[in-house]
Amino acid sequence: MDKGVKITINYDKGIHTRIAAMVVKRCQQIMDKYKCQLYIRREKDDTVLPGNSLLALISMRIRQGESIWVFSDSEDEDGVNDFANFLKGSFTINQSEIDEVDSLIQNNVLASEKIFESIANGLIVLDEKNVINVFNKAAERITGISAKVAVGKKSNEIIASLQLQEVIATGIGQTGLKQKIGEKVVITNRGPIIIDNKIMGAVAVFQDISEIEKLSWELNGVKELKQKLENILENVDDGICMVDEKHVITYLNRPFQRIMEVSNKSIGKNVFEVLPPDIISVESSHISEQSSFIVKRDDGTEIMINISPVSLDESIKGIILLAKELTQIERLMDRVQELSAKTIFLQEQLLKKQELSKPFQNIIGRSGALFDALNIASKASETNSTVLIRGESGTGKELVAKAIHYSSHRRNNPFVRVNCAAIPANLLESELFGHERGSFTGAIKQKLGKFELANGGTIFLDEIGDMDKSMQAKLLRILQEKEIERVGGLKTITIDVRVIAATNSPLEVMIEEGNFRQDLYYRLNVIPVMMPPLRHRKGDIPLLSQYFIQKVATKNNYQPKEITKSALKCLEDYRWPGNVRELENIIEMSMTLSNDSMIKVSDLPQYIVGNKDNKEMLKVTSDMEGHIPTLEEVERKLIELSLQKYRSFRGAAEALGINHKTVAAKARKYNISSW
Ligand SMILES: Nc1ncnc2c1ncn2[C@@H]1O[C@H](COP(=O)(O)OP(=O)(O)OP(=O)(O)O)[C@@H](O)[C@H]1O
Repeated sequence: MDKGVKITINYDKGIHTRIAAMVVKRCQQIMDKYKCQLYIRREKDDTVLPGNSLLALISMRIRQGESIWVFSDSEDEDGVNDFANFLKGSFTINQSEIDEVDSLIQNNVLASEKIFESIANGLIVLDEKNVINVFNKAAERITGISAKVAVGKKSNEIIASLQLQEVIATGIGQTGLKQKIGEKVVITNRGPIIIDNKIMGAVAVFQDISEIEKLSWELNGVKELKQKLENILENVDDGICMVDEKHVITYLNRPFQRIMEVSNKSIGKNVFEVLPPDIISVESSHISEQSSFIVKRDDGTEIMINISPVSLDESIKGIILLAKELTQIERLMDRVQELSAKTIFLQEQLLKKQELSKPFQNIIGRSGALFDALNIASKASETNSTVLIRGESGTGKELVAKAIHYSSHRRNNPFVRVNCAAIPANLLESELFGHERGSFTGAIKQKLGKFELANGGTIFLDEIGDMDKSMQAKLLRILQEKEIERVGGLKTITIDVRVIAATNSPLEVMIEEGNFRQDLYYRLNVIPVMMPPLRHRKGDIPLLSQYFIQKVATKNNYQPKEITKSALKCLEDYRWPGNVRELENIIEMSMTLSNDSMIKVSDLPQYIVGNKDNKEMLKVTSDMEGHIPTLEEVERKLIELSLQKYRSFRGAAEALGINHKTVAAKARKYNISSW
C-alpha cells in the first residue's frame, strides 16, 4: 500500500459526477484484470477510499491540479500504474460509454435511496433553502406524514418541531437532542451539509424513543410503588415475612423481627433454620391456600400466624407469613366494640335529638329514660291518638303535653288544661261540657265547657286518676262518640278535640280496686309516655340547675350566678321527691338568698344540706369504731375531715354549711393545723 503513485489531475472540470462514474467503471475493470483492490487518497489527507466507490469519489470532489495518491493491496504495481495513467488523462468518452456511465450513476442513486429507505431511523435531508429533499420511510412512520407530502416543502411547514431550519441558519449541528413530534419523543442527530465551506443543506437522523420513555416512566412508577410498599410494610403493626420458592427469606419487617425475636440478618437464610417448626414446617411451606393458626409462646402470650402462598402465572413463587400478637388483636377488638357501641349510642342520641321538634327542645335533660319518653311523645304529636302521660308530680308531664300540642297540626288552636283533682266532682261535668242557661241548671247564663273551648285543639286532663267514676263514664262516651251535650242542654255538639291525660296515680291498682274504669284506661292509654323521676336521672341535675339559674335570672332581671361544686354535689345527693319542680324552686330560692355571685352550700335549704351532713356524720361516727362519740368529738372530726378534703376554710365551710370564720375558729379550738 505504501508504494503508491502520486498523480496530478489534469482534467479541467476535475472529477465531477460523470467523470467519477467513469473512474469507478475503469477502476473496476483494472481491479478485475490485475486481481487487486485499488485505493485513492488526497495528498494531505489520511482518509483512504476505494477507487471503485462512486459515492466516495464524488464526496472527494477532486479538482484540476490537485494531487492524489493511488494505491493497491497487491505487490504488483501494474494495476496501480494503469489506474494512475487513466486518472492523469483527459477522460475522453464516447456515446456508448456515456450511456454506461449514466446507468452506473443511476444505479448508485437508486442504491442510496434503497439504503435511506431501509434504515430504521427517520432521515430528513434539506437543501440550502430549507426544502426537504429526502424523507425516508422511517420518517414517514414516526411523523405520520407521507414523503409525497413532505418532499419539496420547507421543513418548518412540515415538521416544525424539529427546527431543522436552525441548522441551515447557524451551520451548527447537535447530537442526542431530545425532541417531540406530536405525541412521540425522538432523539435527533442533526447537522449541516457543508460543501466548499458553504452550507448546502442539513440532514437529520432521528429515532423514536417513545416506547423507551414510556418504559422508563413505568419503571419510575414501579420504583415509587416499591418504595411506598416498603414504607407501609415497615409501619404496619403486623409482622410480615416473605419467603421465596427455595424457602429463602427475602424480606422481614421490623414488627416480625420483634414478634418472632429474629434479626434482619435472617434475610437470605433458609426459613426452616430461622423459625421454629411450630411456625413453619416443610408441609406448611407447600400450601396452595391460605391457612391460619395460633401459636402459644413460653411466656403464655399467643401469636396468630397466617401463611398465604404467593402465586404468579399459576405457579407458586413463595409464601408470605403474617404474625399478629393476639393480645394486641384482643385489645383492638375491645376498642372496636367499645367504639362501635359508643357510635351506636351517639347515633341514637343524635337521631332522638334531631327528631324532636322545637317545642320539645326546652325540656332539659339528656338521660336515656327522658329521651325515650320525649321520643315517644314527639312521635305522638304527629298523630291524633290519645296520650296518657304517667309520672310523679313535678316530672314535667304538663310540659310534655304542651310540647305535643305545639308540635302537632293543632298548634294554632287552643291548649286547654283541666285539673280534674282541683274541681269538685259535682262541678266537673259543667266545667268539661258547659251548661245551658235556665231553670234546670239554675244558671243565669250559658257557659261553654272546656271540651268546646278546646275544639280544634287539645284538652289536657291532668290528674285523671282523681276523676270520679260517673265522670269517667261520661268521658268514655265522649272519647268514643266525639260528641258532647251541655248540662241542661238537649242538642249534641260534635267536637274535634285531641285528649292528653296525665296522672301520678297507680291506675292499674285502682282498676283492680274498682276505682278506675278499665275501658276508659284502655281508651286513654293508647300512647303511654313514662316521665322518669329526677332521682333516676341525677346526671341531668347540673344541666337543669344551669337552665333554672338562667331562667330565674332572666325572669328577675339579674345576673346569672354560678353554683359551687359542693353545692351541686348536695343537689345530686338529694332524693328530689318533688322532682324538677322542686329543683326549680330550690334554685330560685337559693339565688335570692345568696349574697354573692356563687350559690354555695350555705344558700341551700338545711333539709337538702342536712341530707349530706347526715351521711357524713354517719360515716364519721362509724369511723369511731362502735364508741358513741361526744358532740365535740364529732365536730372535731368533721372539721378535720372537711379541711383535709377541701384544703381551705372556705371550701370546708361550704361543705359544712357554716361560715368560714366559724371553721377557722373551730380549727384553732381543736388545734387542727396540718391538712
Ligand atoms: N325536663 C324539664 N326541663 C325543664 N323544666 C322542667 C322539666 N321538667 C319539669 N320542668 C319544670 O318543672 C315544673 C313542673 O313541671 P310540670 O308541671 O310539667 O310537671 P307535672 O309532672 O305536670 O307536675 P304535676 O303532676 O304536679 O302537675 C314546671 O315549671 C316545668 O317547667
